[in-house]
Amino acid sequence: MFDSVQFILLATTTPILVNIAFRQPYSWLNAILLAHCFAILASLCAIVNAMFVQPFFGSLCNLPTAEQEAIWTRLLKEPTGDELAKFHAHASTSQIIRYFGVLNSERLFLMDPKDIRQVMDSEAYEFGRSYLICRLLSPILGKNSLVVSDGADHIPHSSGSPSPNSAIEVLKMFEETAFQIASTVFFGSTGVDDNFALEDLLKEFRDAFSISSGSAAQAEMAWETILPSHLFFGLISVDDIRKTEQSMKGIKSFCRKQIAQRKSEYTPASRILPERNILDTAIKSEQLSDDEILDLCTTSLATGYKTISVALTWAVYHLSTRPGVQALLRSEVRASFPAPDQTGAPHFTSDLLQNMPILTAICNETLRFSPLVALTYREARTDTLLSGSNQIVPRGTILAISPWAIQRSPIYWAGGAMSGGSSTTPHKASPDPSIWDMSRWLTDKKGGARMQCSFIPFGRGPRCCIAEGFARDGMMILLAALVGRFDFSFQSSGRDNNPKPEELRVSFGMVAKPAKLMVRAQPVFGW
Ligand code: HEM
Repeated sequence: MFDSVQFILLATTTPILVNIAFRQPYSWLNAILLAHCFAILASLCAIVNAMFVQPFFGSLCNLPTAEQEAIWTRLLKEPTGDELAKFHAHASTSQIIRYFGVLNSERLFLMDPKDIRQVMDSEAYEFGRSYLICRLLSPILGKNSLVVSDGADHIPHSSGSPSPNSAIEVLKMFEETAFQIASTVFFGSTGVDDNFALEDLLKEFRDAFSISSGSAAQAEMAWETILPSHLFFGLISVDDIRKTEQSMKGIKSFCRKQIAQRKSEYTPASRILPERNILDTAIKSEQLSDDEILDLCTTSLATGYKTISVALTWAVYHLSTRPGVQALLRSEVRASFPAPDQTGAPHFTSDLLQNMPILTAICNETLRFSPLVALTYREARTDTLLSGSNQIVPRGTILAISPWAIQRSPIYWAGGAMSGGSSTTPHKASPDPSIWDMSRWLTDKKGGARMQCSFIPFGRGPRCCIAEGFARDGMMILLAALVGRFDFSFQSSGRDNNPKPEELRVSFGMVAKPAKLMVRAQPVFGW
């Protein structure tokens, strides 16, 4: 929502500033005010251009355009993953669809596989990331499954169920486990001093990112594609921003203390010690400043715990309504992992994951059907010819790619009816891609993917997720630990315990997640 105070300020101060700025005699104050006037006018021009000029007179206005609601109902909204999937379903194979996001600004929704490969992969150098950070992080995130195993062993055993009969909000429970793992990956298992409760840090993160979900945050992200966020408008209310700033201060001061302490312990002799956490790796590299390490710290912790916990929540969401599949998984887990013992030795290890087809199929299907990153944007940095659709896109065009739409589409996946294409006959061999069905991965290792870019839950090309291996192992091990010990069932007020539509609502924020998932976790004994 617009912050009304900021809006009134802008509306009242602009004429005053213009008046003062042009008054004689000229002084430095006038110059500053004049600069402000230009900034405001430039912003207004950018808005008018994005809202009224580009959509109707721009060079892309001849492209097929998605049918959307009336402009005033979607002025501050970006379409969700579901809406993009609908645009996709109505289009034919080799097409680009034009649609409008926040403030009616123009976007091109890419659906042609060649275009997607070009933008995410072969010409992605235009959108490169910091290679130094990747080089530092990849050894840690690539093979640190022991840390995840430690985390899995923190999940309560059957005897100490979180709440055996009442429903629990699973995302909250999973966030705690995932946060424990993320903080171990960053600080090391002995890194965090004992007096500090990790729950406090997690609470700060939850407060800090509470504004990052929901449509306001999504609109804010999209808004920044038109205007720099520090300009006068803000879609998120001032109170929320203050709360976030307060929490970020707490997080940063904690991380700064950790960095200073670890640096003070660092001696040339420690260079030869093998490091197994991000903080030691960053310090040892001697290539990052304290501020860069701090950024790395907050990003790794936030991304680490948020993503894995949401991926697990999606898996439990799909399993809770499928008791048969859950039972199959439980048998596989119990047959593959040794029963937990009292020695405290890591019980879940990633080498055991290699031969678990049901677990692999469930995780793949969850990542296919419910990708966390439902929509990602790229911006054309130069006038570019998209080779698949043979379309020239001018510099500055925002290109949208939606794993949510692609991964449910019969154009990209066998099974279901191909809409818009020549064939309308369902492909019998594979299940319909518009429903969750893990069996597609049991009969075909590729799950029925028709193309190289059909399955992109971790992105693709140089900007893909740097933590894919770690996140996959984390998701698999934690899901195995959970389903081995608990039976999850959907807690619904609907008839026959069938979920009501509002209970299945998806929140499309920074990550797509079930809006609120309440499930019953019943301990299952005998393991
Ligand atoms: C199931 C879990 C995860 C999923 C589904 C996931 C998905 C993704 C996707 C799709 C992208 C690319 C976005 C784009 O193309 O615009 C991405 C980027 C990234 N991910 Fe993940 N991620 C997961 C877990 C993690 C974890 C645990 C970390 C770190 C500890 C992480 C760190 C990153 C970083 C740093 C990038 C940015 C890469 C860049 O733009 O240069 N991710 N992730």
